[in-house]
Amino acid sequence: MRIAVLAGDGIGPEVTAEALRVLDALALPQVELVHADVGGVAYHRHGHPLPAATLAAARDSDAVLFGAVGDPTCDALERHLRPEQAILGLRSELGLFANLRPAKVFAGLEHTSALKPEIAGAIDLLIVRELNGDVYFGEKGTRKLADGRRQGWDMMSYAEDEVERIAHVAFRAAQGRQGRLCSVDKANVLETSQLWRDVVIEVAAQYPDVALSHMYVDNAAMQLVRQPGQFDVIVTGNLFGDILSDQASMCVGSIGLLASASLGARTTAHGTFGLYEPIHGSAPDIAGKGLANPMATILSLAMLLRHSLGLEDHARRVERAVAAALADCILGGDLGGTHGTRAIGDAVLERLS
Ligand SMILES: NC(=O)C1=CN([C@@H]2O[C@H](COP(=O)(O)OP(=O)(O)OC[C@H]3O[C@@H](n4cnc5c(N)ncnc54)[C@H](O)[C@@H]3O)[C@@H](O)[C@H]2O)C=CC1
Ligand SMILES: CC(C)CC(=O)C(=O)O
Ligand SMILES: [Mg+2]
Repeated sequence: MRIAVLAGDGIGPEVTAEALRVLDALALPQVELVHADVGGVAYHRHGHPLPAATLAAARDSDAVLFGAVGDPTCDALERHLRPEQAILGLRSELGLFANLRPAKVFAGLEHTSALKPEIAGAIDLLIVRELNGDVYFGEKGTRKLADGRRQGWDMMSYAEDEVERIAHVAFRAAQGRQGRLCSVDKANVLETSQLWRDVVIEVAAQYPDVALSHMYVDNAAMQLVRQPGQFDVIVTGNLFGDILSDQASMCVGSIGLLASASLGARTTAHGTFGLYEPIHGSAPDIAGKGLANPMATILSLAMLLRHSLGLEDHARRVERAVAAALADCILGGDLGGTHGTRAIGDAVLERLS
């Protein structure tokens, strides 16, 4: 089993290092690691944020463990050379269209949420975000209007097969959970969303055991704060899912806690090929200071063990260790605590057995 490790920029290498210490402690003899440059670091070393060798390393693996990309020194570059293009490129080149972002309050952490403890305590939801379409991948540009003003534009679109395949992922996920799926869109305004809604309703006919509801994204943002316990599985497009998942992280307690799996159709010997990353970015404001919370990346590793390597027992072991560390008040600065990146990694390692 081969894992491509793409640590990337900013806090990416710091949080990835802790996840790799956890992986090392699991002592899985069959796992081989391949490291490759991605993002700003790859641009500086190789002239491109997603070098061909990095893409090949990802392709030749069973799974990718990804840190984060984003480097302020690259802000002035043309868009196709910016570090963020690397993660978009990996997602599209590898056909990773389904992004799973679970959000659950850990026992004992209810008080660290931005919400009242009794509201936060009810959070146990999964955001299924479409990852290969929407405005992120539509045609875009900046043009001069007839009156001389500059106009930026990004095309929002979804083809019905793109909606169908993510809807199937979401319905199946709901079947394995509480059987409730909420499709989030903006169908009162957007054609793209109306098509999205129509297709989700068509797919629903194949899942009579799942209760489907629809919600406009502005209301969903509000409901996530008002009563997040009402959600089981949320399925939504790329842009809305990106925003709602950062919001959900604060309902849980911190963006340093939310993991993700990006999956497609390709299978491995023991599961599904996927890319696993924390939902946060490279956090330049705290990079290099040993302050980043590595738990989201460690939990992403657990998802990798589960979905791509078929190692459910090891995945649970890692998740239990993170939960135990949190229950023992091992909290990073993002959660109001004083533990740094390494100390959090140590605490998880101590609780692995
Ligand atoms: N998948 C990826 O690689 C992503 C990359 N980015 C990129 O990252 C760069 C920074 O973006 P931002 O908007 O600042 O988002 P960000 O997620 O990097 O940071 C937002 C805020 O959360 C904090 N934070 C993030 N992760 C944390 C952690 N593990 N522990 C403690 N605090 C944490 C940061 O310090 C910052 O104050 C940009 O270049 C952006 O494009 C942003 C999101 C995802
Ligand atoms: C470069 C961004 C699209 C990455 C991001 O914010 C995300 O996937 O959550
Ligand atoms: Mg995001």
